[in-house]
Amino acid sequence: MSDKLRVGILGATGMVGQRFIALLENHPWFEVTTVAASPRSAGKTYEEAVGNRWKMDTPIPESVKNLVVHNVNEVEEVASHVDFVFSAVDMSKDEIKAIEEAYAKTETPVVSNNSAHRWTPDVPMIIPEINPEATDVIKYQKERLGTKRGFIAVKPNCSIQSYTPVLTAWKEFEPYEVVVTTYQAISGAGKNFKEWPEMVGNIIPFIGGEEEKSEREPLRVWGHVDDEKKAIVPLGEDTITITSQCIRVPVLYGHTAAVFVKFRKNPTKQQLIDAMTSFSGEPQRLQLPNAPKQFIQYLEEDNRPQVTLDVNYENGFGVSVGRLREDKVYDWKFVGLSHNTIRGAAGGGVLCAELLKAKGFITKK
Ligand SMILES: N[C@@H](CC=O)C(=O)O
Repeated sequence: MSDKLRVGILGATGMVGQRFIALLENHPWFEVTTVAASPRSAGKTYEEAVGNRWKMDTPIPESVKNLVVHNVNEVEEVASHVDFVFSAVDMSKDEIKAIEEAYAKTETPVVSNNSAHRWTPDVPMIIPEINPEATDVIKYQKERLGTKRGFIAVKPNCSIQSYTPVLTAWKEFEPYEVVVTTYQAISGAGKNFKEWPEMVGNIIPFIGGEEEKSEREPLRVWGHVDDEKKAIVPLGEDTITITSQCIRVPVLYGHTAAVFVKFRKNPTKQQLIDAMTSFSGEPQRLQLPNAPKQFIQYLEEDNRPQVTLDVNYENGFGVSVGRLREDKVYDWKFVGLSHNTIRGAAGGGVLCAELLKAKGFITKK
């Protein structure tokens, strides 16, 4: 019998579910043993259920294609086969909240890509390099849920990953006002060009709920665990304010962000570059399987980062930055790029689970 932890994928047939399955092929610690999706997919093999909607560059892993899909609503049954689950279910926010809690209450840790629990006060929202200590709130969540090993952890929205790590690396220079415009790939909406032909040669200046997430979620990532409140308290807007516009662009993978920043201190360009390129955290220290060796790269060429050249930097787990220059209204401006379905979605979830395993929160049942 394998020593690997048995993993279930909830919402296994969707784009993020597929990405989880592709990323976990040959994972040294985790093995996908159970796939679950909506009742209409239940009872089919995974290959039949996905049909011609498989969107990854690599084929469906042999170890997964013949797994019989479970009904995701049969919580006890699915949970009985796994040590923990990744959640990418596609339901209403209230349904997601309820089903993720139901899994946690079966003593099954849930690592979620969904936004439903991102503001639940005792649920950690983790970017492993930035706030690994957010796991300290899990004990309070378990107290509330009445569990011993079951809990929910989430990762933040894909849109914030191209600039939040950079602003974190610059913390010592005290950034306090940020204007960001994101240029978001269509895969962020779970679609490709065949499914969304209107996006060919087009731009849509609206992504529902995205600007609020882009402005608020970094503050929760930068928050702290308050032991009296048994909750994560977000950083206040008096420390840093972010305003954003989020735009859908005709790109398949890769969210780009154009960012303007004001600082309380007065960094030089070289100090900003050094702070970015030397920035690392627990994933690097613990040598987690998917930790990028260098989290943030700085590209000197004026025409970088480019989606086609740079989106797969560090296997899609790294952030590429370029065009750092002084600004006449703000202090500095730059362009950041990250892979929205790897670092920004399933990959961010896998790295989070690796951190949780390394810290002893996810174990064999
Ligand atoms: N909501 C985002 C996806 C991020 O998780 C998008 O639409 O691009």
